[in-house]
Amino acid sequence: MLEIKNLALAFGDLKLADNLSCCLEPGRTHVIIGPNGTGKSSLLKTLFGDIRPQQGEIVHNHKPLDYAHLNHWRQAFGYMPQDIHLDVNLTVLEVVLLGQLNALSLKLNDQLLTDALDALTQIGLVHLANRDVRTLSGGQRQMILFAQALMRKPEILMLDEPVSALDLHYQQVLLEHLDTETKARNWVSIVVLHDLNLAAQYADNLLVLKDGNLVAQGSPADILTAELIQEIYGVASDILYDSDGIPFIRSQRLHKVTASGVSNT
Ligand SMILES: Nc1ncnc2c1ncn2[C@@H]1O[C@H](COP(=O)(O)OP(=O)(O)OP(=O)(O)O)[C@@H](O)[C@H]1O
Repeated sequence: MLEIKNLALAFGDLKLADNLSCCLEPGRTHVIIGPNGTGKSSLLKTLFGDIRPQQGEIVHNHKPLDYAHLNHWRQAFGYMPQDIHLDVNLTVLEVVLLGQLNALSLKLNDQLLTDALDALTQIGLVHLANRDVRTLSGGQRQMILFAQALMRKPEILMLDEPVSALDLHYQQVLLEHLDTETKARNWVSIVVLHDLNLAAQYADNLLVLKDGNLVAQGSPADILTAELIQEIYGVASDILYDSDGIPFIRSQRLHKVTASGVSNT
């Protein structure tokens, strides 16, 4: 269990979280949504220990984050940040293996190689194993970094906009795999997404952030309403439901086109 207690976050005069508290249970995919610049990435960086909060505490399995022992804290994490820099002279397999790099030593053995190839196989990219990562497309790099995060076999997996460069097929491959592994291995998985429909499909627990604060939390079917979307994004939408009761959000155009021209709605 990962607990966030009374968190306050700020960059100088810019206040983000104010008094944010929540409990993120293992075995569930926790999806964070919210507008640009609202503090989603900053929250992940804070959980990882990159940003120190003004106030509050982060506790994993009853142990608080101790900044004097960050390396130890981070051993529980697989973290795929938003900014992807992969300008290194390494093969795909080597980059995936780096997921097991702890304390700057990597003792390569057959089991690690098998795990890395398995991770690539499971996401359908084993054919790229020997390619130089610099020659990959943006989406392929994103998938490889996902495989690297999986290699850590983390207790807490954090993915910041992991599908932003992916096509429809690989969006589903990544999130389906995440869902399966999260439940099978009892991970606390935390994913930032902008696509509300993907969030509705894959979130066991949806967290809605606005101005750094948690304004709603729960199952997508319970909390994703047209009113909430209007409040958070300033966009009108229609909510439909599929046969499983999962909401499907169709946003409306900001300016309606009518027979007599364009009107503001
Ligand atoms: N190191 C920093 N110093 C100062 N301000 C920062 C820093 N990092 C982020 N910010 C500001 O904090 C706010 C939140 O940024 P953050 O990246 O957490 O937002 P986000 O919700 O992840 O946004 P997006 O959806 O656009 O990726 C933004 O206004 C950003 O400009």
